[in-house]
Amino acid sequence: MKQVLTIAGSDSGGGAGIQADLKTMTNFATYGASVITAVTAQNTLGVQGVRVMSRNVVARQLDSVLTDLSFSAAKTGMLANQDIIEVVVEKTQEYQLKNLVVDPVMVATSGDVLLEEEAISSLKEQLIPLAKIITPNLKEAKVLTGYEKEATIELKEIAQELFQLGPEAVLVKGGHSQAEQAVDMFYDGTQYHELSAPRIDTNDTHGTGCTLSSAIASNLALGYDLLTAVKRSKEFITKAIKEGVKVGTGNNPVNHLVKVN
Ligand SMILES: Nc1ncnc2c1ncn2[C@@H]1O[C@H](COP(=O)(O)OP(=O)(O)O)[C@@H](O)[C@H]1O
Ligand SMILES: Cc1ncc(COP(=O)(O)OP(=O)(O)O)c(N)n1
Repeated sequence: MKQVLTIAGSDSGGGAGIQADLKTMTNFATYGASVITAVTAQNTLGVQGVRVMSRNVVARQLDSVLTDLSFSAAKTGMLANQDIIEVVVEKTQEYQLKNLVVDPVMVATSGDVLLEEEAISSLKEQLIPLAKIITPNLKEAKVLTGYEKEATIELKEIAQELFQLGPEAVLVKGGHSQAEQAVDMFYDGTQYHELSAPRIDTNDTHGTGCTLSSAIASNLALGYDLLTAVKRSKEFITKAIKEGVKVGTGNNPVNHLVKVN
């Protein structure tokens, strides 16, 4: 079985973070392992508390899994601070982690901060250049590029600017725009590809970004090329949002168990 690693924060509510990642990896019939960067007390209403792991604890988890298991792909989610980004960079290089999907998680949809502002330069300058693909949402893309314009017709320009940071490819997610279609833009330095799906009228989108990036990592591990992995993951997340699960009283999570062909 292909092995996939998630390096991310725990969401006690089970909709985002490590829990969303492992469920998604399992659904794609890959073996998911995890390195926990932070424990969040979280539910469908928001984040009630956060305890960030020390650099040393993250390093030990990385050493444990990377000296024993064999990963075909990995993803990063909530990295919390500069110390953790630095240790992830160090270990990615030391163990030559391949097919690294970087989801540059900064702020939860609930408004809770998941990455210290001082860490953004390390994310841009050290981690993103190691990525096979980065998957920022529009807000994260704007922070990473300083891009001010709101219109999603600028998605190609934003993708091009993000590509200059050094990943092999970029997927800018348009989930938070007001447009009728949920449009994401893929760019790998050669080709643009617009991925579009009808916007589903729901607030139950907790964990969409985590789930999408884990699906991409799983599909890369399964041997799909990058664009095919992204297309399969877009199909998956669209269905997962459509069939979202009502488990709490706030913004509920997507359904990680839906199947795509
Ligand atoms: N209401 C929606 N209807 C359909 N697709 C959506 C909706 N909201 C988000 N998406 C899709 O879910 C994926 C994750 O996007 P987004 O929610 O922007 O990420 P994040 O969770 O990182 O903020 C993207 O493919 C986006 O287009
Ligand atoms: C522990 C943890 N990691 C990441 C997120 C953010 O999840 P994401 O899928 O980007 O989207 P929202 O759930 O915020 O819409 C999180 N909430 N918790």
